[in-house]
Amino acid sequence: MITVEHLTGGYGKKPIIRDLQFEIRKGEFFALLGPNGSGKSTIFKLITGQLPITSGSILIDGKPMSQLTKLEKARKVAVLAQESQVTFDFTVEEIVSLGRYPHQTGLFKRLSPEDKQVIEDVMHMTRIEQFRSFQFRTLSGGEKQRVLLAKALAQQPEVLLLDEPTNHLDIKHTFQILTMLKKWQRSKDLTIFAILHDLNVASLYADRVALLHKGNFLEVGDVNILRKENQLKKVYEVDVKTQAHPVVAKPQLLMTPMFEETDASVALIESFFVDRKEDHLIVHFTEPLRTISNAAIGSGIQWFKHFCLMNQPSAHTSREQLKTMLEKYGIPPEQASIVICSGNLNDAFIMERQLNGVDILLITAFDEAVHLLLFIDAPLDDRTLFDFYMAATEAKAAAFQRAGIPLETDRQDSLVIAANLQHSLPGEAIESISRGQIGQLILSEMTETLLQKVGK
Ligand SMILES: Nc1ncnc2c1ncn2[C@@H]1O[C@H](COP(=O)(O)OP(=O)(O)OP(=O)(O)O)[C@@H](O)[C@H]1O
Repeated sequence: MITVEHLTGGYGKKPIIRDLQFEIRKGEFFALLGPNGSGKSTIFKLITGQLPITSGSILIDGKPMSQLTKLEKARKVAVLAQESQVTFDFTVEEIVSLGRYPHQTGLFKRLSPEDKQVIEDVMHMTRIEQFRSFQFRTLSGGEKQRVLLAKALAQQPEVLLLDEPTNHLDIKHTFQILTMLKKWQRSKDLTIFAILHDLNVASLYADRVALLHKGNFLEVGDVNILRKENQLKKVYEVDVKTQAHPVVAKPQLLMTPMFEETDASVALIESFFVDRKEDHLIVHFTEPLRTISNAAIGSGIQWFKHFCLMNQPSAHTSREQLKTMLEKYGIPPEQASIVICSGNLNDAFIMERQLNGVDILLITAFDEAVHLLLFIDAPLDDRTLFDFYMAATEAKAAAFQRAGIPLETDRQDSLVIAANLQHSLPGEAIESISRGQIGQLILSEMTETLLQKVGK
């Protein structure tokens, strides 16, 4: 649709953009990413004609953009630039109506019923109908942005060029506008080229992204190129961790701050207390622990400070009610993992052990199922947590066999494994605990616990 060939340009004699080549395909959402000063706006201005090209060409459907008349261009391409160029006192509706100009015919250009319908539609989609008679200049930055987007959409373009369209918008409007653009892209085969600053937003909405670094593309591809942490670190000069979005198959990025949260090393055994009653057993830690679990609330990989084993008052108690119960105990539910256990929690086993100098706290509770909580005083990475999770599962099954108790497979067992990343231990100490050793520890402790429980 748009082909950029050997594009060179900039502001003075020294070009900012040199010999750039890329293509924006028909109907795709193409996002231009890059840090401040990398040249995004310069590329945008060269494509939109705000800056003259030093050399190279920009073709639209194979035809040089420069050869299109203003009207031809306006029928094909709409632009939402950074700085709004609205200086007159227009109302919102008047501004949106200006978008229909390229489609109006005749000597006295009047809005046709179709024009009016389009104007209504785009005002509705951008949620600005309530401002229709307001003076544009009296609107907030985010409201102005939506009005200018409505004007661009009123043009019914084939291509939409957007320079930071979500600038000034809060999360609600960012997602609303991008979702709307995405729908428009799909239903009308609209081609979108947008400069975006937020990499996570780009990952969710763009089909392809280009990563700009010092005036050159480091890579152009689908959003999976955002999984390349080293490349992002080179471009943005921050430590980036990529992870999978929990709901859609897209990467999301997390920046690691370049300062330590706390520099004090906290030992697990000195930083917890247990609150135990018949209907609940809660282990509180002073610092959050990296946790992997299948707990009823707080499953997956998370950070938690409060680990709760709780009786469920009735089978109908909802998650929200459980959280309310926690709040009554003064525990913020978002910092707590909850395992449901219908047994008497005064009977739960709490054991402190050491493995190669590393403290371990083990809690086992029973109802028809087995609930195991394992706290390890070492800064384990996620892979090791997963390894230990497997070891614990296998050891639990072996313990049942040793204790001579048949293992029913449809029990709702829980397993929580949490590591203290605040405890700075020598590398050897961490590496010295192996998956096999964790398995052995659980096997022997659990066999004993099971034998005690069945009174052997
Ligand atoms: N009008 C100008 N005259 C001279 N140099 C300019 C001008 N505008 C931008 N530059 C320079 O061109 C380079 C690229 O700027 P550009 O605005 O394209 O970056 P950008 O990636 O859009 O940055 P940002 O994310 O901060 O908007 C920068 O070094 C900038 O200083």
